[in-house]
This record gives sequence, structure tokens and C-alpha cells, in this order.
Amino acid sequence: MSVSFSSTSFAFQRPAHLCSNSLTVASNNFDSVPGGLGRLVLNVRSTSLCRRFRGLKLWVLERLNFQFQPPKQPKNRNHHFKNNLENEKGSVSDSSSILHVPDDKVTPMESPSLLQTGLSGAPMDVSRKPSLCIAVIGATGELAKRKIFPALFALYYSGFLPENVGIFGYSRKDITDEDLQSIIASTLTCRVDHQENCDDKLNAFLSRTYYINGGYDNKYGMSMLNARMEQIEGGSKTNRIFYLSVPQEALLDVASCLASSAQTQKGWNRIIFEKPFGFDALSSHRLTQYLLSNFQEKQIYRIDHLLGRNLIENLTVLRFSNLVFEPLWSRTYIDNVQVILSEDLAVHPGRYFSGYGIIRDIVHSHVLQTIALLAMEPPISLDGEDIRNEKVLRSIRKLEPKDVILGQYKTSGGAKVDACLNGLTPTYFAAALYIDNARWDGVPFLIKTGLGLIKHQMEIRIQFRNVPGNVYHECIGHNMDRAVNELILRDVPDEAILVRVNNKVPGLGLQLDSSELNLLYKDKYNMEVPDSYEHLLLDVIDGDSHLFMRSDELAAAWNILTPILNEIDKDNMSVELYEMGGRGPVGAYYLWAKHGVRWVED
Ligand SMILES: NC(=O)C1=CN([C@@H]2O[C@H](COP(=O)(O)OP(=O)(O)OC[C@H]3O[C@@H](n4cnc5c(N)ncnc54)[C@H](OP(=O)(O)O)[C@@H]3O)[C@@H](O)[C@H]2O)C=CC1
Ligand SMILES: O=C1O[C@H](COP(=O)(O)O)[C@@H](O)[C@H](O)[C@H]1O
Repeated sequence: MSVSFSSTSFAFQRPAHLCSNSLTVASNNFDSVPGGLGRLVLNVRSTSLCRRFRGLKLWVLERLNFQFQPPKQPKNRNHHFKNNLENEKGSVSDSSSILHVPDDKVTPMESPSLLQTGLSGAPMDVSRKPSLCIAVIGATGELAKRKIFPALFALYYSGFLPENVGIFGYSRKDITDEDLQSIIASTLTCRVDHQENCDDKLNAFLSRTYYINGGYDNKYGMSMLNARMEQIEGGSKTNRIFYLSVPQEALLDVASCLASSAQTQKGWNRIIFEKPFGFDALSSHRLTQYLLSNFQEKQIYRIDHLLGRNLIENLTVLRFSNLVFEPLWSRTYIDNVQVILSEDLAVHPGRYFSGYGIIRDIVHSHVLQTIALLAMEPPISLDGEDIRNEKVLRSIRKLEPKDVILGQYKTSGGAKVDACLNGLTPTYFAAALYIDNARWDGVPFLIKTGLGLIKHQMEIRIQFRNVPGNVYHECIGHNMDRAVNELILRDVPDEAILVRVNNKVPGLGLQLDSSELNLLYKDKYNMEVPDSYEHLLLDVIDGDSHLFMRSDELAAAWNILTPILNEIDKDNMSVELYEMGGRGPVGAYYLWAKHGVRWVED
């Protein structure tokens, strides 16, 4: 059994063990299995552990379909099962049908000749029709090759996708199923921590991968995709995910053709959209209106892969599951918050960055979502909508030029603008941002993000106020700043959670030191960290939307940035050139000082 509860920890390893073991104890009534699968799953709403089980349901239910009849009217359905059973109005449904038993289900007992051995070593029926199909539109593109297919395979390998999942690639290139399979194969690897049956799993995954040449008429192309999916689904009730990984110019056409010609009527359809989410408030609004005229909000998943990091989930886990943090989470105890996301690399040629710049690329979704999740009000549950309802984007004050520093890295040739950049497109952004609500009034949220900087760094620092009337002030010395408590959530370099505290230096006398309590992930957890695309794809499969921007969040985020974007358009903002590989514009240091914060550089 790989789910172990001890007094201090709970560990989760491979789902295969969990599920195969669970099958021996689960009954066909999920609500009434004490201590068994039913209890683990049904406690999802109330424990953070259970977040780790999202995605398992597909795996488990795939297997349950062989052996159990699901309850006709489950009572007390938890978040997951609610999602699974609810139906939406109209033909386009977002209700997962994974609890249903396919009408044409063939049990292993009935058809022994169809048996093969699955991941868990248990028999599986490979002829069974898929309960989930995933189509990657833009399958021959860079993102699909580099990230999406590898993430899908990793999920498949680890048992988070149904064995009989259907994977479809779509683009305009005239290639075959085999061509796509060999393109994908060239980027697939098995995880270093479990390489069992790797070749078998690779082959199984590739054998479920099909290519559709959509040609230059997406309407026709999408109906071909639909026909191919139906053929593979064989009339069974199957849910579909469409990952739109196409250039922005193609997005509207692809989305509308997909909406009218490729959605299933027999299960739910979810659509993943890649960044950028519009160019400005107006274009984004138009795009949103267009999407909402084709899809329901709950079908839309706007993906920003940087939000799939542990760091982001830890923002809420640390706060809401630790009494030592939650009561401190306000202006009463927090002095300032720093969000740092720096890259040491320059812009990747060919990316949409040029012309868009760092504000649209990184600040609009990643940085503002990070702040929104950090500063949110307590949600009533971990349900995606409950979390999205509590993000405070609409309370964030619009940015003013006086609180923003922009920069662009110099080329190696001196002060000339990089050929990859369109004019003075900012590659660096620093700002002091305020949230006008009771919790955060007056607390500066300092942002620093840029390309071509001294190091790759991604961290959030929460600095607490000085201890009022600190009786140790004489032992600390004049620089009280050095004695502030800090909570640091670091993703790069070396994922870690650190808490800076004051302690006594050993020896006689009373000298204080500021030290870091250090939870270094690689020391504590000896495992390969899944890529953030895996995390987010699993969220889409589970219908968990909390890390994806809803349309109203998108609009609120543009609202915060529009005054700056307008000033840039009018050439009213200066863009400071900085050395590639340096610390960025010096103006940022003055900005922190103006907001009463000493920037921590290490
Ligand atoms: N690459 C990255 O790291 C990131 C990318 N993104 C976003 O992801 C999306 C894809 O990026 P990327 O893979 O780099 O882009 P590419 O240009 O490498 O690939 C685009 C894909 O879309 C297909 N395509 C282009 N036009 C159409 C069309 N009219 N109808 C159907 N398919 C079409 C292309 O194939 P064909 O020409 O044969 O049709 C190709 O498969 C973009 O929106 C980008 O902004 C976001 C974050 C990071
Ligand atoms: O989404 C983006 O992320 C990358 C950084 O991603 P990483 O996984 O390589 O850390 C960033 O370079 C790019 O500009 C942005 O669009």
C-alpha cells in the first residue's frame, strides 16, 4: 500500500499500488467504505492530502468499471464525484462521465482472450474504448513536442491517464500517424525514479496516438478530427480535451471550427488555451467574448505553465494548513511581499515575446496570479470556483508609472536594441503594487521580473514586521531590518521553503543571529518532480480550475496593467537599458527604497 498515514507524514507514491490495493477493499458504495477507497476520496474537500488524489479517479474508475457497479445515486458526493455526475444543459457537457459503466463494457471474465497485463500487473482489456480522448491542435509545433506530449506520456506512464486513452495530434502538415509517433517518440523519456516497463508503456502510448492533417480549412479539418475520434471511441461515452497550441493568428478560426465540428455530444469537452491571452484589455475582451460565444466558461482552461509549480500550491497550503502562518497573513504582521522571477537567458528567437514584452508575457498572468493566490481571502473549499472567487485581483490598485521601472537588456554589441525585440519592448519590469482591501491596505507587493539577468531565480519572500518593543533590540544592533522574520518560498534555484528567525549564537553572552530554517525539497523528497504541464493537464482532466484564469480574472488583470501599457504606447515611459547578465536597472533599487523596503540580494 503506498498511501501511508503516520503521526507526522503522509506519503503518496505510485497510484498503481494505491489503486490495486484499494480495489481489494472498496465496495460498490463509495460512501460506506470505512477506511477504504471511499473514505480516502470522499474526504477530499477537507484535507489537503487529497489534492494529490486528483487524477487518480480516472485510473481507479477505469478499473472499477471491470469489477463494480457504481452506485446509482451516490449520496454525499464529494467535489470530484459531483463533477463526474453533473450534467449541463445543452449538448455540450462539462460533466465527467467517468463514473458511468460503458454500455458495451466487456468484463475480463466475459472475454478472457482480450486480456493483457496493465501497469499494475492486473489484467486489462486493451480493446475497451477510451473514456478520455485528448487532441493536441498544433501537434507538430515546438510546445507540443517539447512539453505537451512528454507531459501526456508522463501522466500515462504514471497511471494518471486511462490505459485506453486516445491521443490525437492535429496540424496542417501532411504526415501520417507513424510520422507523428516518431516525432513524439524522439522526445519521450521515462522518469528516472521508475523505469519499469518503459518500452512497453512508450509503445502502448504511441499505439494510441493518431494524426489528423487538418489541411487549410479548419472546418473540414475539425470534422475529420471528430470522425477519427468517433471511430476510435467506437460509440462509447467519451470525454474530450482539446489543447490549442497554435499561433495566435490561428486561434479564433481553430476555436470556432472546433466548437462547431469537433465536440462530443456524449461526454464533456474541455478546451485548453495557451498564452498570450490577448494583447491588451480590448483585444482580450474581444477574444473572451468570442470564446464565450463558442464555449461555456467552465469548459475554458487558460494555461500558464508557471502556475503549475509546487511553489504556487504551497502559497495556499502553507497558509491554510498551518496555524503558525494563517493568523499572521495580513497587514497587521506582514510588512511587504516580494515576487521575483528572473531569467538569465535572452528572448528565445521566434517566440511571440517580441512586441508583447514582459508585462504581457509574465506579469499579466504569472505574477498577478501569484499575488492573487497569495493575497486571497480564505476560500470555503478547495473547489476551483471557490478559490477563483476569493482571488483579490479586482482589489489591486491600477499601476501608476511612478511605481514602475522598465528595462531592456543590451545586446552584446552595446546599447543597440536586440534584433529579437521590437523596439523598446521591455524585458524587465519592477513595480510596487498595492491591494486596496482591509487585509492588505498599505502593504507593498514588490515585483521584479526580467530576462537576461544575473541568475535564474523564482521566489516569493514575505517579510514580517519588526517585533513591537523588541526587548532584544540591543542585541540585534542598529539594523533592525536584518532581524525581520521572513517566509521564503523558492522554486529556482533549488526548491525550498525557508523561514528566517532570530536565534541565540552559542556561547557566553547574548548575541543574536538571523538564521534560516531550511526545508530543501531535494534533501527531503527523493523524487523526480513532475513537470508543471503534467500538474496542469491533470487539473484539466479533473476539472480543477483553480490555477487557470477565469474570464473575469483576465479582465481584472488587464485593468491593473492598462495604465502602464497606455503610457508605453504613448512613449511616456522610459525603458532603461541594462547589461546582459547584470542585476537590471538601478531604478528598481530606488523604487524599493521609496516604498520602504530593502531589497534582498544574495
Ligand atoms: N513554445 C513555448 O514555449 C510556448 C508557447 N506558447 C504558446 O503556445 C502556442 C504554440 O506555440 P509553439 O508550439 O511554440 O508554436 P509553433 O509555431 O512551433 O507551432 C504551432 C503549431 O500550430 C500549427 N498551426 C499553425 N497554424 C495553424 C492553423 N491555422 N490551423 C491549425 N494548426 C495550425 C502548426 O503546424 P502547421 O503549420 O503544420 O499547421 C504547429 O503544429 C502559441 O500560442 C504560443 O504563444 C506559450 C508559452 C510557451
Ligand atoms: O511562459 C513562459 O515561461 C518561460 C519560462 O518557462 P520555464 O519552464 O523554461 O522556466 C519564459 O521564458 C517565457 O517567456 C514565458 O512565456
